[in-house]
Amino acid sequence: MATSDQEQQREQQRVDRVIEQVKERAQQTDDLLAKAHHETDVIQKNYGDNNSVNTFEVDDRIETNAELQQQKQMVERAVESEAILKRQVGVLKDLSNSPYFGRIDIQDSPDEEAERLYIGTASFVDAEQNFLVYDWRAPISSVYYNGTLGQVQYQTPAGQQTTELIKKRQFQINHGQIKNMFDTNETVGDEILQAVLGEQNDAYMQNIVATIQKEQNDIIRDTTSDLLVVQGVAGSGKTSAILQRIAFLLYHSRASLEADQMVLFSPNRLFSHYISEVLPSLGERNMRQVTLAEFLSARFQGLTVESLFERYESDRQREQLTPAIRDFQESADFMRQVDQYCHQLPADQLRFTNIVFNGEIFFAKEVITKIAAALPAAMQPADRFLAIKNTLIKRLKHRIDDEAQADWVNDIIDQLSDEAYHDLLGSKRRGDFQSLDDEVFYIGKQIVTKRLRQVYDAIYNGYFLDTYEQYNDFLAQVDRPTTVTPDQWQQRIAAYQAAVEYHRIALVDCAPLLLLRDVLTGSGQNRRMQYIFVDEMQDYSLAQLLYIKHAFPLAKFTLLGDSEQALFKGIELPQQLLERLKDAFNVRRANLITLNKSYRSTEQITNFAKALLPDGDQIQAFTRKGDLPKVMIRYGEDAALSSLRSEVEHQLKATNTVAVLTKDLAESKQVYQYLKRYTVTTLMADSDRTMPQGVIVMPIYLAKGLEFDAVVAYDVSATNYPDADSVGILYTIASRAMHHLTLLSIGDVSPLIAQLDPTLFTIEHQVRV
Ligand SMILES: Nc1ncnc2c1ncn2[C@@H]1O[C@H](COP(=O)(O)OP(=O)(O)OP(=O)(O)O)[C@@H](O)[C@H]1O
Repeated sequence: MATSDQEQQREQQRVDRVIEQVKERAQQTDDLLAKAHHETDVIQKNYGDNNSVNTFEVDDRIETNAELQQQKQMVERAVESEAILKRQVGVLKDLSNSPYFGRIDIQDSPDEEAERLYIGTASFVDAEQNFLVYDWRAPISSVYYNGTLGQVQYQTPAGQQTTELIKKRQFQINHGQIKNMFDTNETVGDEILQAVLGEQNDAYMQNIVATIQKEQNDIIRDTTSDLLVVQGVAGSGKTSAILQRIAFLLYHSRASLEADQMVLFSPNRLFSHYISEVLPSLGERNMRQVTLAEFLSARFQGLTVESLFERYESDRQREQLTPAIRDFQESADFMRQVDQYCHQLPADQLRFTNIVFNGEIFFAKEVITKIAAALPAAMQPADRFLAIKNTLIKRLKHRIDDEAQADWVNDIIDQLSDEAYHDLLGSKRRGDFQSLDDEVFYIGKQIVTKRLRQVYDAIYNGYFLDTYEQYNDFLAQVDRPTTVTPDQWQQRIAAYQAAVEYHRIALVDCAPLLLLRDVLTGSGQNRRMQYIFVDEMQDYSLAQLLYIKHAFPLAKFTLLGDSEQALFKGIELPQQLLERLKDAFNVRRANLITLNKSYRSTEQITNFAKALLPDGDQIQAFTRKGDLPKVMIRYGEDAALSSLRSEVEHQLKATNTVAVLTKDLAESKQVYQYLKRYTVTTLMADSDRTMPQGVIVMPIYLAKGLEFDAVVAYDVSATNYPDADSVGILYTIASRAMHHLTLLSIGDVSPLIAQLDPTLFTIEHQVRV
């Protein structure tokens, strides 16, 4: 409901007053920052000077070390306080542009006066401790997002509270001026959302705190679920919701949760960059981000891990695994079998390998097998492994003691300079020893220990277990489903062996192999992480998700995805998926939230995209008007490329970025080779972290999670998208577009488009001569 001019004037006066105070505070904080910066400089300089003191004399060095430690901590503290002030300056700067976006009037009881609360991206408290602005994450602010007028409840640390919501008002304030102002009973009325969405562009994702919708708010404020699954249609705000959720959790658990205790598994590196500004714009630090490929590669050092994209490309060339094998290896049952195998594995079947030093066997695998065999059979695998490690380290120490008096060691000692001798003494002093012999023995041990460091590392890191062979043994004895024939399985094992020979590993083997290694060696788990978020979860196998769960055993999980955008496999119903995940994750509190409204694209684009899907009816378009998608049919590649060029040039006049999306890399390269002759064009690669403006060309899997002002889908022909198997890809391409969508086909258009209601798009045929 529009408000009166007089009312708007009154609100504007309040905005002016608040901004004045915010600016004053910003000035004070700026001064504090300058002071803090100066202090950091002084401490750092001091630290630098001390760091270069002459540390030759041992006694001096010990003292200097303690002092340096203290100074290092001082530097760290100074840098941290400076960073906090910097963040405050940033927050105040944002508040001085737009101090708030909402107002609620509440009345706790009829005989009390109503309170008027203003809600913004951060709290602002004046010198008399009055809250001029409430943080959007404060308990009372949930009323703004959830409540309709009347009696409302909200959660506080002291329990549930009830109040009467009398008014809800929304503002759009820019550069200190109220642009729009509405009273509403809804979550956030369409008017403001319309305005916000119309202005959006694709350089960086923006925070959505001013316009969070009710279902999104449920995702953001869920603090109880161990497993929160969000199934949301393309553009429904899943990614936005996780980012605001992270900001919310940081606020909610300020004392016990740090940003780096949360990990977001993101679909690609471009995406990481695209979302990188959201949390800082809310005054928070970013969480950790990793792609699945990065996560796996870090755990398989020395091997090249097949990426999802490589697998997608090789699948396209029909080199794929038998579907039955893939289903089996990606299942929860396969992971369960790995776990069971590890727990039942007798010591004599552990695949040990020699520890080699300087080309010679240092500890033979037979010796290690004997050590293992001597341990109680009922020991847990991890305990057994630790016991073996400890025995080996003990034996290594004996070897060091024996070797410490060898001639080669004495020769080295004789030739040591004073400085090197002191270095070897470390924290010991000469008077600490009872005799010179003891001292020389000590120095001898230091020399041998250094020499044998590699052996120690090999033991410490558990390199004496050949996990690749062990996994091979596991594969040989696994209980296969009847859908996989013995021959097929033999071939699969052979393919695994051949890959390892060439230092490569297929994606299907990664999660089970890592689980096997972790369970047998008691390693690989990170207990510090509190929250894990997986975006685009439909591209993960259940086995991979289970491994991630194993790797972060104490974390709560938020999995977000859209089964319709499955590029790599068939579509699955959300409820089915939840049941499967709940079972596999074995959690007490699981929650499923579905988002059906799409905010990214114009109504015309969403209606077109949803019609592609067999069950797209549930998707609701947001009412933002635009042009109908345009289908262009050309005969022959030359005609298609030349039309692509004119289309791209035409689009560039109105928008900053035009993304040409193709089905695979080969097509992207071809388009790029052509377009770059006429216009500045960038071919995006898996390794790219930033996105330039202008024309960008990429295969669809690199555009996951991203959005563009204008999208041109290249070659949506019947040859490229022949049947229902390609629906997910076509839908994902179409749903990347915010304002304009063009689909170019070489020859007959895909039946997936041809069968659509013709009023959903315009069509432009090349006239055949
Ligand atoms: N409540 C909201 N207010 C304003 N903008 C919103 C809101 N929800 C979503 N959006 C906008 O809609 C677009 C799509 O959001 P987002 O990328 O989070 O969706 P998604 O569900 O992750 O999409 P996809 O699965 O297609 O990658 C973004 O530009 C986002 O800013």
